[in-house]
Amino acid sequence: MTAESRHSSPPVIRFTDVTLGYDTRVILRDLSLEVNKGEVVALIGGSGSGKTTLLRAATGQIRAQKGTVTVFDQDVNRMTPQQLGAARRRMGVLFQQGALFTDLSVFSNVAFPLRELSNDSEAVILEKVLDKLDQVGLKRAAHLSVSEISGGMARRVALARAIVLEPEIILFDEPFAGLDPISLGMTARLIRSLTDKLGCATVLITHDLEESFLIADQVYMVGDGSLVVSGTPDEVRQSDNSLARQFLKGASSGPVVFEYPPSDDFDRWLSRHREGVK
Ligand SMILES: Nc1ncnc2c1ncn2[C@@H]1O[C@H](COP(=O)(O)OP(=O)(O)OP(=O)(O)O)[C@@H](O)[C@H]1O
Repeated sequence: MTAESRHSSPPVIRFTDVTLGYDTRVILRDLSLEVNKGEVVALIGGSGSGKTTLLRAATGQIRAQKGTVTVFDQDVNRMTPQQLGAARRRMGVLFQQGALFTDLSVFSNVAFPLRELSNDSEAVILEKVLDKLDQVGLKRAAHLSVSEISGGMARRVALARAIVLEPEIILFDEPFAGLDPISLGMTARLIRSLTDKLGCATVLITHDLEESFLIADQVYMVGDGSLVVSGTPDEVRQSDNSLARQFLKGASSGPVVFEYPPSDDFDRWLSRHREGVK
């Protein structure tokens, strides 16, 4: 998508001179940012600098103490609970504690939003879930129970669940946490390609500058209670701001397999499941 077409419609998320905090405590002051359709925006900053707080303001979980937050061109502070609910259904959110249902299979976890919020038949759900699991390299882990997968795999399942409804905004809090270097790189590229494919607006909180700078259109860095630097990854990279420089670190790599391997168990599970949804 070109910059021109990207900005032909209003930003999907816009913060204008926003101050955020809890009760009387201010966490971030006078911050402005925007996220456009088709863009990946990386939010970076030290631990406790207010990144998750920003995401909470975008979902209407907390209200701005000052300034305006608009989502889908509507002022979050003025939305009725119904309007807020409707806006949230257009968002996919993957919070740090985006826990999976441990008593359900990988497949059922990803199918959950479709079963709750769509009228899709089980046959359609099967194909959609397998497609999303395939995109995170876990199609052949669909039959496993959550207790049988690693923490990093669980993150990828949670990612598949966050995108299964093909949302217009995707908010990721630390999507790379707990991933090995190969999975991390693939997840970053996946986030970019999903954003391009779905044409959605993506915001990701991350400490991993190397990977996020490869895929982000815009980077916002918060620290010391306000916005420190913003711009394209190159602009932020070239910033002489000491906080920004402190975050830059090298990427590592290792011979780690991303794709979950084929197995007879998976094949049997899939044919049983396909029979069941006919
Ligand atoms: N519900 C809450 N009530 C009061 N204070 C909170 C609440 N949630 C977060 N805070 C405080 O707000 C500040 C910012 O927290 P936030 O979770 O937004 O930081 P963060 O940048 O996402 O951190 P991290 O990278 O460690 O996840 C912290 O000092 C935290 O203690």
